[in-house]
Amino acid sequence: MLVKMSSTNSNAADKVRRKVKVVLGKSKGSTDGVRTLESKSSNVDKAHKKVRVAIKKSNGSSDDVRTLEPKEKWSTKVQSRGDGNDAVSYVSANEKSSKPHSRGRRDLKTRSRNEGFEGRFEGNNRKRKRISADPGMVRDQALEGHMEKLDKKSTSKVQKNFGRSYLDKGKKVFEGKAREFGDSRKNTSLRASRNRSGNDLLDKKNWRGRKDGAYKLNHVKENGIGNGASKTSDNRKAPWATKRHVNQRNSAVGSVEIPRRKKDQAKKQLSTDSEDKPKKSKRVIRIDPHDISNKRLDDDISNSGNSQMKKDLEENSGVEMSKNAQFRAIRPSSSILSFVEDNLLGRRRDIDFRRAGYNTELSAPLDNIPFSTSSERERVEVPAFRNKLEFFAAAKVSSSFPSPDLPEIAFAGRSNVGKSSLLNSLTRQWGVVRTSDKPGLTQSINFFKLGSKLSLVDLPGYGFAYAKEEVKEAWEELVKEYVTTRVGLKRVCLLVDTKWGMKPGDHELIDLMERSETKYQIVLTKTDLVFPIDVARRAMQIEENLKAKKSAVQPLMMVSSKTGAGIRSLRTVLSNIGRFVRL
Ligand SMILES: Nc1nc2c(ncn2[C@@H]2O[C@H](COP(=O)(O)OP(=O)(O)OP(=O)(O)O)[C@@H](O)[C@H]2O)c(=O)[nH]1
Ligand SMILES: [Mg+2]
Repeated sequence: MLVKMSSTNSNAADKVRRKVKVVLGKSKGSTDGVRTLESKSSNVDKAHKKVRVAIKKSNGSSDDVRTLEPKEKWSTKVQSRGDGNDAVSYVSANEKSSKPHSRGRRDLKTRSRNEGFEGRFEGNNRKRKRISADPGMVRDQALEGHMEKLDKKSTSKVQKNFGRSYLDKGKKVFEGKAREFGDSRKNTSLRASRNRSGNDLLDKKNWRGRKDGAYKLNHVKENGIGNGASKTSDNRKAPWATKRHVNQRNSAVGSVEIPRRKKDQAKKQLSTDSEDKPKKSKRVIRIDPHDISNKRLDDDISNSGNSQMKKDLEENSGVEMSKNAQFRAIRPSSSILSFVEDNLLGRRRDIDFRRAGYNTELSAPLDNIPFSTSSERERVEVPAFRNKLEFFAAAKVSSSFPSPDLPEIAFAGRSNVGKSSLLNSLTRQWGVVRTSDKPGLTQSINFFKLGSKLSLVDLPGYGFAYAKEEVKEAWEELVKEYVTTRVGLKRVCLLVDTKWGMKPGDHELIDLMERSETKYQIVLTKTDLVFPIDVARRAMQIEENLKAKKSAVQPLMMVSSKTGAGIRSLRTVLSNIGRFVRL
């Protein structure tokens, strides 16, 4: 705080006859600085401005009066005496500057303690320093020469306290000062402070502040953070104003809503940027013209125009269709489609079964409703299959075959196709025939009696199996011998996995049976694992292949031992064999 005082009474003051700039202040940290200063200036007024100006000489004599040389730098010290007369003393800067460590912060602190008001300068400067400080720049400058120590402390403090609230607080202090004293006084105070001995530090700080401001201004301009800094005319304000501006911008990014115009601009910018970048190639979904797997059953998939178009496409393209494409190009007949739908063949949801009135908690719920485990056999609609299923013979060689007393129905097919499972599900006697998910479990021809009128034969599978090659060959030879030579064999159910269709082993067996005139009927198994449309396609495909086969019995059957779909139909077909066979 600055007070202009005129000394009138004392001789020294008369001689000097000049306006004295007195710096009044208080130790840092005081909040009532203004009030205190006012009271002090009123004390001065009450004493009719009887101010004794004592110019201290280096020998400490207070009586000597020195003419104030304009060249000399002076600062003023006011001492409150308690009797209403404050003493204002002028202190030569030369004297102070002669003190050791006069430029150090510690020294300033000491002086602020010892000399009271002068501490205010130090405190104010520090505050201004804080306000204008940029952590990064302070850190850089901290490396410079003799300011290193000071800057290290300052940097750490600034870094700790750096933040918007801190800057706001600094701004308040700064503005408060400006309001209180006005710009002229402020400049005077700055001049006075510069004149003080040992206050090169302040100059340094101010210079540095200006330098920071200029640097920051350039930095902001270069980085395009904002134009606010460029409006600042006072360089000393620049760092503070810029910092505040930057701080506001930064905080705006995180919390404050960005104005719509700016948002739009940002969007435009983004869009132009994205134009420059190479565009991502769009994911192209190639649609197989022959693939109608996604079509529902009730779609007009047997549309002749559509199939004609596909045929033309195939002919024109001259490319042979893959087996998969050929399969997907199959148009099932309406009778097959309706059979599939009526028997709920194919992959279905439980909800579909429940809607149709089946109890999904039961095993093979589609076989018959409502079957309980205890009275399953009594409820089988075909009397032949109500009989108990009994194992009575196993053969690994043809010589071990039992005598053909009963008409036989054999179940042949590749390994793991579900032969043994089908036997169980047909008789609803789970566990009589052993099953496994490991291909090759059944390694011999197993004979089962179903009552006194029918015999069911479980054949070993062919194709892939967990067995030695020679063993597998032996099975295949045995099966071939059985189907071609067995007397009493009335029907071979050739099981084909719906998903995979017929394989070379199947065709080989068919050829054998054709030659031996053994009646065989194709049974598609595991229909629950494929979509209904694919069940129909597979049935259609196999029927087409077997059209020319004489020993093949129509119709082709479709079953699922798991859901029980198609089992009742197969039972009915097979029971007819026993009925019409004369033993
Ligand atoms: N999802 C489903 N799985 C089935 C069906 N039928 C059989 N399986 C399973 O297929 C696997 C093979 O069944 P098996 O009855 O042992 O097949 P297999 O033809 O007798 O096999 P081999 O005796 O090795 O020739 C087992 O894990 C059965 O649970 C069916 O209709 N649907
Ligand atoms: Mg088996």
